[in-house]
Amino acid sequence: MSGSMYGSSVGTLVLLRHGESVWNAENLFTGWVDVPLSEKGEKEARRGGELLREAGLLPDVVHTSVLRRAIATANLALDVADRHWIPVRRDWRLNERHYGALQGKNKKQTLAEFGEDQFMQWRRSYDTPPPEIELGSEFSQDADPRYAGIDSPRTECLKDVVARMLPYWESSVVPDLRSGRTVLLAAHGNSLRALVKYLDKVSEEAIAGLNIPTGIPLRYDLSEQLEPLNPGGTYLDPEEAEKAAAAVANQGR
Ligand SMILES: O=C(O)[C@@H](CO)OP(=O)(O)O
Repeated sequence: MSGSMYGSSVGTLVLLRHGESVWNAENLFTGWVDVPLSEKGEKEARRGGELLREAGLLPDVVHTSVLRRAIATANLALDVADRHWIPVRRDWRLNERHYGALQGKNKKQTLAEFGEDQFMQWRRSYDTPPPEIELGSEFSQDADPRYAGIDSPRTECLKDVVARMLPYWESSVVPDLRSGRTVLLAAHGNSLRALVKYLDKVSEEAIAGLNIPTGIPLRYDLSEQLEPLNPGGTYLDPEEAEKAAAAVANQGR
């Protein structure tokens, strides 16, 4: 596994959840709806770039979803880290979980309407997807040209996200890591939970309690077998990450 200009060691993986979006701020289920960052989210993204720069963790390549909140976060962070020029790849397989018929709905109202058990099952159970979104409805992506040619889901549970994300991980991210690159992966709360579940071999029950904060880079050092040498990864701002993850867990309340 060597021969590249980057040498033979396995590279470093840096996960970055997009900064706060305008729908995070309004407490709405978002999924595949392509909403922009809020001002706070832009600030978080730039802070993410500062953390990368301060840690000397300079990405050689960036992978993002095809949603603007992840794309903008990567751009803002990389600009601050002076790495705006690195190669980029984008793929729908890194998208947020499709939230089905819940897309566009208020989390607090959904909790009040359906109760704690149903709400948490939709949000955090491993294999129960929300009801499917109606084709042609306001927050459906069925006519979106970026998904032409793919069998686009109408809802997803976390298990579905693991299944659609892993082929991209294997075919596109792993080769970058194998050639020794520092890889920035800018994505979403639930697509990153899917990847962390896979990397850290988190159980289906335990993954329900794992929340990823916005805008704080999470570094993974990987072995030759691509197993984490630092299980759970290392947040570049651990104190802030803990507070922010608790806030995500409490959404809807
Ligand atoms: O609305 C969403 O798409 C996600 C991420 O913001 O929400 P949750 O954390 O409730 O899964």
